[in-house]
Amino acid sequence: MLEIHDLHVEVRGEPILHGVDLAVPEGEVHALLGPNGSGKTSLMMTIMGFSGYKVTRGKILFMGQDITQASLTERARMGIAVAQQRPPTIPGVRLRQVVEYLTGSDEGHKSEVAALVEAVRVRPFMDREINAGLSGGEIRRSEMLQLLAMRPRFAMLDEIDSGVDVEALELIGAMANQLFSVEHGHPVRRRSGLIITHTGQVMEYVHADRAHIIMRGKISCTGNPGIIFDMVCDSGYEKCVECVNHIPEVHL
Ligand SMILES: Nc1ncnc2c1ncn2[C@@H]1O[C@H](COP(=O)(O)OP(=O)(O)OP(=O)(O)O)[C@@H](O)[C@H]1O
Repeated sequence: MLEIHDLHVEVRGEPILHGVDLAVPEGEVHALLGPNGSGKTSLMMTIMGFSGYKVTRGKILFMGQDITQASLTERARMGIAVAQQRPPTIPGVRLRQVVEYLTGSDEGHKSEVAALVEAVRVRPFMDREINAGLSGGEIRRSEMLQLLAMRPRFAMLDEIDSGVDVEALELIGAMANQLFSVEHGHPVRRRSGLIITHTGQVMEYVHADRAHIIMRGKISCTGNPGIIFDMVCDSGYEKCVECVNHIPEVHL
């Protein structure tokens, strides 16, 4: 579904990504782990097509189509979406308006989303301007609600586990599972996605099919999410630095 080949990206003239290769097949959810500043968010922003992320080499394919030069709007129309870590405040636009627009006229979907609004306790800020004065946990829930209303083909979740307590993480994890499920509570997924995480905590709540570690703007390791998560928990990313230095490509 998503294929990235030898992707090199510059931000404000600075090389940030140095030859990323990554593939997420249809129906799979992958986790992308890495230390602060390794390029996780930059990769996600580049896949989504945000301005300021200049591809200097390589390509991005989505559903077999080369989207390297496609606009953000074109990519969104193809079904790519993100839950951002620090989304902007949008003055004059209320969460309720966005959710109603995204839900469309499908009555079944509308009532599903209405039930979610109650379940994930976002009703108190449905009539506030998008992200205005929301806490970190509230922003995550607002972003996830918008994705659930949108039903994208490929969802990228950026650091949904950062700065949230255990209860909030459980709730956000449940929303992510619902996002990737065929139907509520069904274990088989239909949507693909990429879960970006610094700590890997979210992987205790959301099943990932594969995990990748990004170090210094390059994927250094790909494999079983459980093994990779345990390795990061036990040894930290410092061990990964050694691995990158001594064994350039490790596939578990
Ligand atoms: N707009 C920008 N201007 C200048 N440098 C940038 C910009 N965006 C990212 N960078 C730099 O690119 C590198 C990668 O940043 P990025 O945010 O992608 O890392 P990350 O892995 O998501 O980190 P974190 O876990 O801290 O969110 C960092 O050195 C960062 O300072």
